[in-house]
Amino acid sequence: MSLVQAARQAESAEAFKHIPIIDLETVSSSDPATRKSLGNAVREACMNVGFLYITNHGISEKTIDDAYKASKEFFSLTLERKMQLDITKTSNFKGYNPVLSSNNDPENAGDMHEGFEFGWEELEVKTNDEKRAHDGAMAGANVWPKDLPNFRGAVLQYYHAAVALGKKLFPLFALALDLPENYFDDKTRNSAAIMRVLHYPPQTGPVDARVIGIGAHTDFECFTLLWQEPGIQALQVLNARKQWIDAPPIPGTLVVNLGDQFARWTNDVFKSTVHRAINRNGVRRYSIPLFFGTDYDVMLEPIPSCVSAERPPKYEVVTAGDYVKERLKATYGY
Ligand SMILES: O=C(O)CCC(=O)C(=O)O
Ligand SMILES: [Fe+2]
Repeated sequence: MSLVQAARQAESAEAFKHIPIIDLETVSSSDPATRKSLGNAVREACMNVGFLYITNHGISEKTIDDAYKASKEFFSLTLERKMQLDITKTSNFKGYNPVLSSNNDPENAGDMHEGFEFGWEELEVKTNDEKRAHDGAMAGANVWPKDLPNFRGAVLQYYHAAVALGKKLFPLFALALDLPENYFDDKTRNSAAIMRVLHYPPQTGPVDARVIGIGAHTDFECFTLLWQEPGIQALQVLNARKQWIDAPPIPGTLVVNLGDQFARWTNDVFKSTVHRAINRNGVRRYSIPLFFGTDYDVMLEPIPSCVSAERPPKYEVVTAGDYVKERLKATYGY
């Protein structure tokens, strides 16, 4: 079945109720047929749901735990200290955004979370950072808290582990699209990946429906790898019938969800699915998304097999960097 036919079938099918769990144990198998069958499972998830859980993802518990503890420590700093890293003082969307300063859903009045955002950087500290000049629209260095010695190392360690995992996923997405496994290699040379650590204060009592943890939105890049704090339900995914489906944290898994770059590239054969998070658990919640994009200079042109006479191109062609920058501007309002 062609990609376009498969997409049409998925679109007319019953709206999804469950998010599939995919075991990555065989992701690096030397047997092409084994990798292809994993690719097929990914294809189904990408066309039907746009969300999946992965097990055997290879990021160690220690790496996760260190990043989690470091982010908790960061958010426990005074607002004044965190505001020294105010994201709106940087030209490249790096740094801290306080509660209610971002807004992911234009219908809403602000997101009830605070976050800290950074991009690629080597683990070893460089005195003369080259400012990632090749990143065009998104060029520029990260900013770091000065007097929190373990924070940078812990979150960057997680970043590098997640990027290594993301690099293993791209060949699977290529297989899912009947493309050569190395199709994305020359489009993902510079790790255009943005990571955020997030803190959602609990919302109790009467809650303004226009102020929730993170308003309904799609992510901007190809896909997101999301770690959620165990034991706390907050994330929800919208299915085609406009029903919100819970996406609870499942021990040992990460969530993978597709974003707009893949939707644009595949002419919506891959779904960039709307999601939101609401923390009504009475306790704080932490999460760590890493948004994995293509290099910022890559044009988001539809893959030829995702276009046909009855499925003409849906999106204007733009560069990945310009697209992400526009969306970040809208979210952070600067
Ligand atoms: O915290 C979560 O579970 C979701 C975060 C999210 O959707 C985002 O940062 O784009
Ligand atoms: Fe998101």
